[in-house]
Amino acid sequence: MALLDTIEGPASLRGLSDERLRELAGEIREFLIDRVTASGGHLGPNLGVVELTIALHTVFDSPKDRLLWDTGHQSYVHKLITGRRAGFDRLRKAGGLSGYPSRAESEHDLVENSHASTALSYADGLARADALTGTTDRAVVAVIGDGAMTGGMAWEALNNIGGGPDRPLVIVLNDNERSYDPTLGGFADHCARLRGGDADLSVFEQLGLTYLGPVDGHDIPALREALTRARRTTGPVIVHAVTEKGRGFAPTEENDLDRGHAIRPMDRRTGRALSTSSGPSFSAVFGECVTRIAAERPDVVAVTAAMTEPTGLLPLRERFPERVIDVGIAEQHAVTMAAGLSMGGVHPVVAIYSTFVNRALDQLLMDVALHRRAVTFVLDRSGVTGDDGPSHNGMWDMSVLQVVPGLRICAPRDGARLAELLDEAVSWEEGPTLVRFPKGATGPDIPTETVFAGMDVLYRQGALDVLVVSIGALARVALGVADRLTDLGHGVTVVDPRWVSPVAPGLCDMARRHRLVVTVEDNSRVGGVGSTIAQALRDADVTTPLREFGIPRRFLDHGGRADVLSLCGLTIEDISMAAAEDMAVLDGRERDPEFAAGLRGLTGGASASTVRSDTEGKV
Ligand SMILES: Cc1ncc(C[n+]2csc(CCOP(=O)(O)OP(=O)(O)O)c2C)c(N)n1
Ligand SMILES: CC(=O)[C@@H](O)[C@H](O)COP(=O)(O)O
Ligand SMILES: [Mg+2]
Repeated sequence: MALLDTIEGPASLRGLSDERLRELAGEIREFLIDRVTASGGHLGPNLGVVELTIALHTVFDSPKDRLLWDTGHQSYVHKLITGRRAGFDRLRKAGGLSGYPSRAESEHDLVENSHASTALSYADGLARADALTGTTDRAVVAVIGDGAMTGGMAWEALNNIGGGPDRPLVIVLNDNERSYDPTLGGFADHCARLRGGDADLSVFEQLGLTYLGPVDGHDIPALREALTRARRTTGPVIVHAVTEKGRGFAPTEENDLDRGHAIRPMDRRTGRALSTSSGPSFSAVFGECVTRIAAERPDVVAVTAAMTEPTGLLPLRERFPERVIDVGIAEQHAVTMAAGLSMGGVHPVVAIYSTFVNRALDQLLMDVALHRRAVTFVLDRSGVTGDDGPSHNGMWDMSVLQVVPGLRICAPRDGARLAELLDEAVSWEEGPTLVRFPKGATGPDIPTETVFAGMDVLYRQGALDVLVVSIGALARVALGVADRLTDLGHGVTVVDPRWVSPVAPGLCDMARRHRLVVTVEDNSRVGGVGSTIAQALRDADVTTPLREFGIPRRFLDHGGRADVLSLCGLTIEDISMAAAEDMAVLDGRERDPEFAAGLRGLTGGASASTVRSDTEGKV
């Protein structure tokens, strides 16, 4: 029987010799390589923390001792040790194991948000709470990567942890020298000096923490010794563990781009991705376009928060290395620094995942918009991303950012529109602009039938009954809805306004001429483009009823993108069903069950009213 099969919880590790623990590490590595190459996921980060996680679970007593994983993408080994081996068959699939710590899964998981650099603040709060309640019999341990340590929050926490009265708190710095790319900046340089043994004093000691290390993060006895010393220290202590991202699997060890940070399913023998090639991604099209623009305009530079490759900026960096600025995991700094660049005569293109721009709302509002700086924001992974769960869906950007005065927002529906709109965005010098698009392939371009008041009309059939306002990437769904409604005998117009905020002036006029307006967006319904259009119609005294379709105000569990969209009711069937019901009411027919059943037959949909409610909680 494999040793791993006998591990049912951290208690199963007790009494195992160092030799047996090493054997277990080998089995865990083999297990991870086997499962994660098949499912996709964060292979490299987890291969790097196998010994570290085993050592932590032998020295500390989780869940009594509080173990926190910063970002959480490196928690697979922790999951294996805490009895979740079987779940790896459905890693990141709907209803299966989450790719991050999850309180619903285990009492060993305390936090699950997966936005970086938060663990030290949680840990400081837990340690303070223990001090305030007189709890002295448990430890608080936070594991944080060298990349996550580049985030401002981590330093705000350190300032508090080191400066106050001695409260026991163990920080493990998992230093693998990489975020995706090699970690850059003064802190990375300091870590290099510490690793080389030529730093007289660690910056941590100067902040009031005890520094232990550097320790070989793959040597279980050495790790156990350092962690045991840390546990016995009365005040805050940092253990500097040096690890190798992607260790033990040739394709991740040899991947100089990111050491297999977040892999797609791959053939484990060859290391080649099991291709599901469906054409270029939005990120790739953006990368190509921004490189072209930069070649034409020497004032254009790109800014990334430690995500050069995933945001599509590699081609630009290859061509103009000095014109891609990687600031580390520091979205707030990225945004205000971009304002400074713009004040200095440069046009910055700040490429961030939608979910991470939440961090920098204040900077965008006050430092960029109030100063009317011409900064272009490019939000990748907008809308439903799916696999990474609740924290990674880019479903709030338009709700949060439509409030910013002077910010112009566009949502390209395909690759051709992305190219056009990025050009327009970068040419606008009066203030900030924002281009948002989803994860994945652009798909074939969706042609424009005609242009009306600067908006793309994508479909026009019959009488002026239903106006479908299609926002960004859901254009294909909007066109499917148009087909269904046409089949039901309604006249339909589908319009893509391209620039969604502020509301296009011609839209109110168009809405006035129709009997029903339907808006379709992959953003939260609350405060989304639909609700802004509703407000604009009211302000313009347009009485045409409007129905908004968007993501309900819930945290969405992980799962495939199509499944999650379907749970949100963002399908052709559900939208056409609801619109047809509304048209029936407008036609004077009552909402009787027989009529609704007949409609369901025609549209193929579930009852839309069951999937659109906006209640708190998870789908
Ligand atoms: C606020 C925020 N920005 C960006 C990311 C995307 N991201 C996830 S992991 C990662 C690199 C993390 O590096 P590190 O903490 O050193 O962990 P490693 O993967 O090297 O173990 C980045 C940039 C994030 N999760 N949160
Ligand atoms: C942990 C984290 O935030 C990233 O690694 C993220 O999981 C990457 O997502 P994509 O795979 O969509 O680039
Ligand atoms: Mg790292």
